[in-house]
Amino acid sequence: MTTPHREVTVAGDRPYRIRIGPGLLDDGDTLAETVRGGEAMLVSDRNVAPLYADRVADALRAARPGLRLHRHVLPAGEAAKTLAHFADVTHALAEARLRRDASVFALGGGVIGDLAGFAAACWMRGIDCVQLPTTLLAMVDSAVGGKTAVDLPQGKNLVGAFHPPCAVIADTAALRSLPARELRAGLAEVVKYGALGDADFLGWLDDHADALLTMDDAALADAIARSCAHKAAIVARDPFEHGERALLNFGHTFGHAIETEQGYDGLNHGEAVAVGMVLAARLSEVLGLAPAADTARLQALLQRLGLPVALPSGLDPDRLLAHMRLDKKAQADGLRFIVWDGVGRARVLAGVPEAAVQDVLRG
Ligand SMILES: NC(=O)c1ccc[n+]([C@@H]2O[C@H](COP(=O)([O-])OP(=O)(O)OC[C@H]3O[C@@H](n4cnc5c(N)ncnc54)[C@H](O)[C@@H]3O)[C@@H](O)[C@H]2O)c1
Ligand SMILES: O=C(O)C(=O)C[C@@H](O)[C@H](O)[C@H](O)COP(=O)(O)O
Ligand SMILES: [Zn+2]
Repeated sequence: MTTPHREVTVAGDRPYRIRIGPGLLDDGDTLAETVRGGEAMLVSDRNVAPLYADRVADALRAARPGLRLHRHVLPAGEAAKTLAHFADVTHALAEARLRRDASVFALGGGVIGDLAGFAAACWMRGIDCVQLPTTLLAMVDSAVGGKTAVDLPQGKNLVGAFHPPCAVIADTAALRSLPARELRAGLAEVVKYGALGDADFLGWLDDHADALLTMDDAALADAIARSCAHKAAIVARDPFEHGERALLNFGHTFGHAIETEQGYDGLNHGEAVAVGMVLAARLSEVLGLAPAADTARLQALLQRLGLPVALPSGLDPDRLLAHMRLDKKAQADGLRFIVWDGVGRARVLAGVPEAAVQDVLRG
């Protein structure tokens, strides 16, 4: 069975396809397309596995009779994206005695995608990984591009590797079971693509905000495909973030600092990025780069989408700044931020004075 779907290709040395459409988790031929060996490990979390793991397993076995499919289920949520759970997955791979031609299937949101992807990157120095994103955020962002990692108490994604997937298979019907808060979190990363490089897309999001919030199928499929096309183009040009790819970090220097300071138990990633994008726009204003009207427009759209736009109360600006000094974009010349010259015109700015960042954090 081949399900009708949209496709985006991520070009490069090892190109791969992103498939987007309803029913793909039941499409064994598509799921098995890149499987080379006779064994695989399905990694998922305690919310997602009961909903979808059996269906994926049945579809894979129907397409590949004899495939030895193992399963490892982790606790759900950002707090599980740790070195300890990464170690658990590697022990499960060892127990299953997976060889180099085996595949890891990462079934879940960005937490599972990042963690299982990192385990696939490290097991025997790298085995195949198929991303099966089940959150909007994972479909539009984390499953694509090959960044894998776990968090440390000291900072987000500090231990990780670039390990592009062999395929990304996004079953949009899985979004039906997604909690509303998680849908909104994914919309933050969708807005990011418009904010950083596509003013027309931001206008489209203004026009389709209600349709997206009510999960209109056509609007969601458009938003996912357009977001994936944006990310695929940037990743193809700069897979290892030597330059342009850093634009995908718009809002993340602030956002990651918030997540770290809250011990990965406060705002979720998309929410933190929403706040971070507004702060990045304010920073651009403080530096005299962009008009206040553009910050107001971004803020209004994020608020319409039900996302937070201000720092949660009680966070200490000095501690946030300390987290930012360990941001992966920081260099010997100091902090580097993704700023913008206005909607759709983001760029990397080095040597940003900490006093300007403090101004923004103190409101
Ligand atoms: N690698 C990248 O390029 C990249 C990009 C963006 C974000 N990220 C990372 O992604 C993570 C955030 O991902 P996320 O927002 O998907 O969070 P998540 O993986 O924690 O998923 C959110 C919640 O939704 C549940 N869930 C997932 N799919 C579901 C479904 N279909 N039905 C019901 N419940 C479901 C999960 O169990 C979890 O409780 C962060 O760690 C972030 O750093 C990575
Ligand atoms: O793919 C990228 O590049 C991104 O920056 C996408 C971000 O949305 C994502 O949150 C990523 O994990 C952040 O990367 P990091 O290098 O800042 O940890
Ligand atoms: Zn992100």
